[in-house]
Amino acid sequence: MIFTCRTFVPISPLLLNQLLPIKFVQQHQHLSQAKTNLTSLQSPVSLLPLPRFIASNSWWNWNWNSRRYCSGVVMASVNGVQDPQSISYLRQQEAAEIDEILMGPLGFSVDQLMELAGLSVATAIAEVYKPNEHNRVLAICGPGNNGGDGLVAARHLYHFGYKPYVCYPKRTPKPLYNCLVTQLESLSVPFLSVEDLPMDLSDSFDILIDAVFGFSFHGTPRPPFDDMIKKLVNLSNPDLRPSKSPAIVSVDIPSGWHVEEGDSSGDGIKPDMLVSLTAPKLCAKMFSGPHHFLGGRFVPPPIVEKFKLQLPAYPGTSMCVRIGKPPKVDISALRENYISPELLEEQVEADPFDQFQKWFDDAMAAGLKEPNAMSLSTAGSDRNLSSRMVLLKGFDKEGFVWYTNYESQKARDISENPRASLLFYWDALNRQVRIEGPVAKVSEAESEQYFHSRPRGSQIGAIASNQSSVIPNRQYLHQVYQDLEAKYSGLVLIPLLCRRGYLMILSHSQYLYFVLVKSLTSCFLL
Ligand SMILES: NC(=O)C1=CN([C@@H]2O[C@H](COP(=O)(O)OP(=O)(O)OC[C@H]3O[C@@H](n4cnc5c(N)ncnc54)[C@H](O)[C@@H]3O)[C@@H](O)[C@H]2O)[C@H](O)CC1
Ligand SMILES: [K+]
Repeated sequence: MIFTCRTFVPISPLLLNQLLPIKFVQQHQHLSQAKTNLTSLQSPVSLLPLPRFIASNSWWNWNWNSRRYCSGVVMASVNGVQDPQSISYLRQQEAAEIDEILMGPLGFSVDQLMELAGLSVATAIAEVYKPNEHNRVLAICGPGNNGGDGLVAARHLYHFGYKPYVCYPKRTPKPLYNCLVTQLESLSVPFLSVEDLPMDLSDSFDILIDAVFGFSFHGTPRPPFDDMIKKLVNLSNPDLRPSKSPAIVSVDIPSGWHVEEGDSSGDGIKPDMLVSLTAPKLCAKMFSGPHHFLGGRFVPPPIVEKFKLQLPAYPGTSMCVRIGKPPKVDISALRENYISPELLEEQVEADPFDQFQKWFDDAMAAGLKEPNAMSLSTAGSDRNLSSRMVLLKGFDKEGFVWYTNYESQKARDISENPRASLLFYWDALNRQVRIEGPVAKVSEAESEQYFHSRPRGSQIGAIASNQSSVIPNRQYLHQVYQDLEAKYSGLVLIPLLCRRGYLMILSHSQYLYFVLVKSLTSCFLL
């Protein structure tokens, strides 16, 4: 077994040292779902011998024995601040103080913070519990701002496709709360009184949001919240818990828990999910459920510095971030309910290229990230298949074009066996397109034109990484990159050395398959 590292080169070397870990972390987060699915496969990593490094133009991966079995998905774990041991936990007094500073000198309004807090709760719920399986949500809202977060979360969940209900027995007579209630009423969200609540909540709801008390809770719960919390406690008692019970999601603090000491008696709520806001409170150290998230992506640097906060980085534009490892999943139990319209013959274009253009436009319009990303599969004369993701760089009625290094493994495969298979998968649209056919090189002029259209750093990076060759270490690539940058500093046009392009030519007797996932498969003969 060989553990290989592929380094992302095409960026300024000055930034390289800073950016590499960031890219690594981002990739780790981006692929967290994929990693989750593969957790059971990760143990062999520890058995691997010392790593060897193989040059490539992106990503980290490992090889098993042969160069042909690669994956960019399974990789070394990243122990960042997502690690529950290394993040900050707040005392009750600190949480209140942060609130005061945010809403005093830092110029936030409570409405703003509550909106962001409630949105974080809703997005965290949506990350774990899909609306087609967990649709009926009851938000149990208390008299303070924690209750307000629950009202906001209910509204966002409505827009995410859930069916929210609200139980809000002690309404706070302030404009902010009145408006939140009005907004929910305008969506026809039912408000249930305590008396309306069924004895056993498990039959009527799939998710229970515990937004009763937050960080200002003291003592023991007073009526009517004592009984409501008891209902939640009963549901989280493994002996009393019915087989299909709703997921309990606590906002900021499991209600009834001591803000710092947690559930010291052991008789409190045992939520399945805790969404800490701003920073986890000390009691969160006792949370042992499967899903701990942090929300409230609004903490400005003065707060971070004053309270010496160590907080996890939020991925991309997300409003929430998971703390700790996701629970192990049973891969065989992972399934989606695909809802796709039928793909009927009369709805498709007569020309498959026009159909491809139509679907590609749909993927663009849906805002999918890199809709031109495609899996490229090749096999050399040894008939061993290999696949990797590359980017489509153009298509017309002649075929589909991509670029690669002529020294790469895929290029070697194509030189031995000039055929390939392309696969586009547009997840959010439940669509995929398969294209199979012969491959030829594009002209040198076309390759050159594309090469020089790339950012200068990418051009140098492409030359620096002698793809699929073994390199001594990561520093080697940094050095090569720097040397090339110095070498070409006076040149306007960097010479194209080995990176060229391919065209998959599609002619009569080739197939383009337009596939709706879990629906009828349709194919078109050219
Ligand atoms: N900066 C942030 O992180 C933000 C957090 N938000 C949320 O606000 C709560 C804290 O809100 P606060 O209004 O201060 O307190 P509570 O919601 O915990 O409720 C206070 C409320 O409850 C009553 N109460 C206290 N103890 C008891 C008891 N034993 N029995 C009955 N009633 C009790 C008290 O009288 C008050 O009426 C925080 O956790 C976040 O969820 C903001 O939304 C945004 C900024
Ligand atoms: K709560």
